[in-house]
Amino acid sequence: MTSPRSTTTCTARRNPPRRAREPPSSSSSSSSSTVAVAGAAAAAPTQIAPFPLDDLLLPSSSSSFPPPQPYSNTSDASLNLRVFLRVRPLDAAPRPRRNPSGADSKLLRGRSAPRPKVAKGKSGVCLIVNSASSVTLSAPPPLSSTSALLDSKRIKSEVYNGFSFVFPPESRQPEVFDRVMDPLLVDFMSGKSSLLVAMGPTGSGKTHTMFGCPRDPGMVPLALKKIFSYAVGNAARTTDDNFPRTYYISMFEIYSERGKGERILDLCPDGVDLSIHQLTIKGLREVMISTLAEAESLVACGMLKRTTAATNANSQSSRSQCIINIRCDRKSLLDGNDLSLGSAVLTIADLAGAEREKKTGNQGSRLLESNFINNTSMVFGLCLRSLLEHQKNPRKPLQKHFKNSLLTRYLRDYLEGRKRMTLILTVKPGEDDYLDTSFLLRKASPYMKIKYSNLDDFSGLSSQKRSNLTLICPENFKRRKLNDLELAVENCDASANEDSRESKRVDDSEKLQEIEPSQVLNSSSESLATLDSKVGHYDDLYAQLQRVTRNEMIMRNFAKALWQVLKQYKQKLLESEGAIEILKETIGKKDNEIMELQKKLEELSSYSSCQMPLFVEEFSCRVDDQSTCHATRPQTANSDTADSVASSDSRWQNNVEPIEQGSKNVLSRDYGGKNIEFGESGVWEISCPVDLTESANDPLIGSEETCVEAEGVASNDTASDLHQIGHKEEVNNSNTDCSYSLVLESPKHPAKVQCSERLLYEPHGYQEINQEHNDSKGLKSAQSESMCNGSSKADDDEGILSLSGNKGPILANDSKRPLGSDVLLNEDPETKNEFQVKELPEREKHDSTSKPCNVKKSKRRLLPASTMLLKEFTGPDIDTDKPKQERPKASAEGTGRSNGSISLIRLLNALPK
Ligand SMILES: Nc1ncnc2c1ncn2[C@@H]1O[C@H](COP(=O)(O)OP(=O)(O)OP(=O)(O)O)[C@@H](O)[C@H]1O
Repeated sequence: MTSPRSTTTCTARRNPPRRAREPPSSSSSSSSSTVAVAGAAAAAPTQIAPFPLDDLLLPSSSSSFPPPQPYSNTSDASLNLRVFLRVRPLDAAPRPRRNPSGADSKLLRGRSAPRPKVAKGKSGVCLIVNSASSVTLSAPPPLSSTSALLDSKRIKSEVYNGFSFVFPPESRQPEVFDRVMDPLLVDFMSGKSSLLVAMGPTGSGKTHTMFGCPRDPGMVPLALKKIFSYAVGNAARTTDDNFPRTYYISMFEIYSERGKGERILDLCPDGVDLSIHQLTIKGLREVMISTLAEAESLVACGMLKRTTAATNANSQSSRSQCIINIRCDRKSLLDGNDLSLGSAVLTIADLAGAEREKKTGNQGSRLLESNFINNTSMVFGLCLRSLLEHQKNPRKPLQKHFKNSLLTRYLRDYLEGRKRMTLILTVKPGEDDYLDTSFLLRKASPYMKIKYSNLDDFSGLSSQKRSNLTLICPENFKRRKLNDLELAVENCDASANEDSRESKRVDDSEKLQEIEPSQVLNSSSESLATLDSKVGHYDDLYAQLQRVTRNEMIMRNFAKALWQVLKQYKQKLLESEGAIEILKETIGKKDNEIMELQKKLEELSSYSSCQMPLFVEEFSCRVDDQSTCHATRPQTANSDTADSVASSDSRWQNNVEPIEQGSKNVLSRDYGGKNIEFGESGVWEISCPVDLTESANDPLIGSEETCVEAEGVASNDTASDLHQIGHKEEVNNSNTDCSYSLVLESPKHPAKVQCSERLLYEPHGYQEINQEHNDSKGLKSAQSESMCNGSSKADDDEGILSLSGNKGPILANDSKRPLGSDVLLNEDPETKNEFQVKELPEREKHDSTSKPCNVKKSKRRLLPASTMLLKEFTGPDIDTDKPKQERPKASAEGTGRSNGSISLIRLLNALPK
């Protein structure tokens, strides 16, 4: 039985349709069966030609293995890819009534879908079988005259020739088996691997052809039946060779669940989801089968597990690409050793049919499955097309379309022409199926031109063997043993010992003598297969090496960049460390300076610890009968100096008169017609020229007394350490307050001590104050030189301000400077109302007999002028040094002014004008 000669021609004819080309002449002589092609096919293309099915049907060949008639025995057909075409009966696939969309349709896995009722379709067909290798596809007639006019230029009929065989609708499964599967089985049993793929639109009968049903088994069950019947027959006939065979079956499907990429599911019982890694499927179970019942049961389980669902086009549509592998492992019993002679794998792929959304009515998840199915079919076709174009024009590279789907990755060897494959196309002949059928025939018919001229059957075997190695579980893999001949070849290549080589040659020759020529041939083919496997392995290693090299380059570049960054950071770190060192040195120097200063301070502190306290104990001030305010110095002032200064200060000249009371200099000042005489003590009285007589109206609304001792002034500072650097008497622009203060400073310390009193007046009161100031305009300065002792000089240099209480001179500096040294009251050139007290420069030793240590240290606060005045008026009973909280609260009318000020004002008001 030979297949018809392939004439891979596909012609498209325009209206009016011409007569389809006669099938090739070889078809008439190709088979023992007579294919009576309807000669009127062209004349009546819409009718299916009567097909003498009985002639095509072979005698029941499944019961006994037919004589080997592999495709390789044929001359021309063996060179080309065999493409069969099977036409499904028109009414074989009734369609469901309702639309099983993704929402309401149920994914059927492990269940049989409800069989829809038979729907009576149109009687028209679009495909007729011309011959055993030719069909004519005719477009259905237009539905309306308009569309008929539009479609007048359309292709009306197409003739497709060159199929290996065309199975008409009436063809039965055994016939298909005999023509398609049987030759593959022959090759398989002789140790060659092959692939059978069913392609076609949905519902065209792919699954029916491959698996069939219990009443009408398909290719797989028939193949298994034949395999085991052959094995049983051989066993009954006392095995004709020494290569008992062991069969294994593995099944899996590639599916896509809700469009989440492709997945692989092992269809064997207890099979789980698998993963593909570097073109190999990991963990795929391979079940050894020893009987037909086991094999059928296993396949049935797999089919129940397969993903199916109902669509408009098929009530039990396959939603996955199903692949079943039947592996035959041959073993040699030579010398009693259980030696494997290699394996052949028969792979059967039932692809999910291409779908059109309009026809299937799929929605939701069904639609996503359709996309996956169509995509896989497209990639599969692209691979074959690329192979064809590459064969036509070798300069065209073979595209790597196989990478785009798991199915094509798995079948790469077949799709790149290294292994032989067989296609069986299934189509539906109905008019409604015209588009699907036309699409399939147009796409797939060119595949017939794919040639296997360079096909090496043994390499194919070895490649399949390599693939099998990846399929088999590790435990199965361990069972495999190296062939003796392979070991011998390897040892021959590797051994340098001639003696051992000779001995091995003797052994090999002995073995070869024992082995029959067919066995030797098979063994040699196994060796070549092993070598081919190694070459493939080296290819993989080379690819891995390239990847590793590229990764190494990337890591090197990354390391270089990282090194540069680290170097920069190191440099910055060094710079920072240098800066830190410099700062440390600077800090050390500063610390030393601080230490030296502290030492000096300690020395000074220890030196001045026994000196007199700094400030005046009390401010002596009294008002005499003439209501004159006097300020006195305990020592006799230099009248010359006083005169000279007073002459430059018209105000003091006019209003302040030094009063000679014995040895005392008394300074009086007129406050609004009242003379206030400052007492005996050495006092620098600086008062605000406020018209206190007008205070009956009580313009004074408040006062603030402040006496701040700055931190830098130590309690043991002596007067010689302090300078009065200013006395301020000022009226600010708001004309509502008047303040005056004494400002002292020590040359040793930058801090200042300031005592001040601030009086706040109402605007009414200010008017008079302002007037008073206007009257006193021109007052420049006053010098109390007249109140100082004669040793002082009226110099503008710095001096020491000494203040004394009413108990006499209590303040002495270095005991050489006279108390109450010369000071100069100068008007600040910028602020006319501001007076400065400057000490005369001469620092004469004070030879006073005063004993500073006798002075109490408790009263160091410089008393405000008002308090001092009040003290003078009221006597020592008023203790202004009491803490504020101990003092009686100010009266309601005081509104916050100090007790001293209020009392003073009251007192002054009580004075007779
Ligand atoms: N040659 C045939 N003879 C009788 N019945 C057939 C034939 N081909 C197909 N059928 C019937 O048509 C229906 C659909 O067939 P099948 O399921 O095999 O199509 P399919 O191509 O596998 O579809 P899908 O790709 O959707 O899985 C089935 O009920 C099947 O029994």
